Amino acid sequence: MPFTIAIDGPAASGKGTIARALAERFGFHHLDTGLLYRATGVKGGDPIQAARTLAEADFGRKDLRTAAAGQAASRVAAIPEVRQALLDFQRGFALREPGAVLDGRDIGTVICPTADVKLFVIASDLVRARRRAAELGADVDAMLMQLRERDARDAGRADAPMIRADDAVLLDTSEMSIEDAIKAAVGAVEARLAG
Ligand SMILES: Nc1ncnc2c1ncn2[C@@H]1O[C@H](COP(=O)(O)OP(=O)(O)OP(=O)(O)O)[C@@H](O)[C@H]1O
Ligand SMILES: Nc1ccn([C@@H]2O[C@H](COP(=O)(O)O)[C@@H](O)[C@H]2O)c(=O)n1
Repeated sequence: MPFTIAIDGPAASGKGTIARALAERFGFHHLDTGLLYRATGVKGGDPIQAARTLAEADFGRKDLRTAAAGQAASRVAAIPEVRQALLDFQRGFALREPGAVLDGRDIGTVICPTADVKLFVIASDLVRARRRAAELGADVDAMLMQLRERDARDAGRADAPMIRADDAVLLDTSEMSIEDAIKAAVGAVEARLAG
């Protein structure tokens, strides 16, 4: 059986950074599931049709990491048919051998409820806004508003809301360096592998 790591949490909390590091460390595949929603959001037209017809070329766009793409993603992510259209691909990815790390909002609750390790990564709103603003060269206050708006939409939607799974390890990276956050995540995985 493949080993599955589910990483969820609010925007810019450090999920992707940790997910990439874990995948490299343990030789697992990595899927940034937010990219599926970003690609759907920026594709235009009917979002349900967009999600159903996502293709390689949709992931080559240069604007997928922008704040606008994040907002567009969170709007289409509230549509149940969009989520349904992206479900099988994510579940299939999670079955890849020898293991897979998926990061998003509903991985530990909906996509991989039986994941071997679940992490819920958080950081204070201001820390997240500062990190994302530095990354995108954007204004911190504007970023703070955008992240809060996106988090509220993601946590408040009826279908697969962003929520910590009961069995997820909470990792608050507000006061942690990237190295320390990765170390803590590696520790959680190694503990599971050992026992
Ligand atoms: N512990 C940390 N200390 C300082 N900076 C960090 C830390 N973790 C992540 N970062 C930085 O914060 C930014 C956001 O991190 P990352 O992209 O991993 O977040 P995310 O949760 O995957 O975001 P998204 O929800 O948009 O996918 C990046 O620029 C990253 O380098
Ligand atoms: N499993 C997921 C992953 C993402 N979303 C939505 O996509 C938006 C963008 O995600 P990022 O991780 O790239 O920031 C996010 O705000 C969610 O609305 C999702 O619903 N489920």
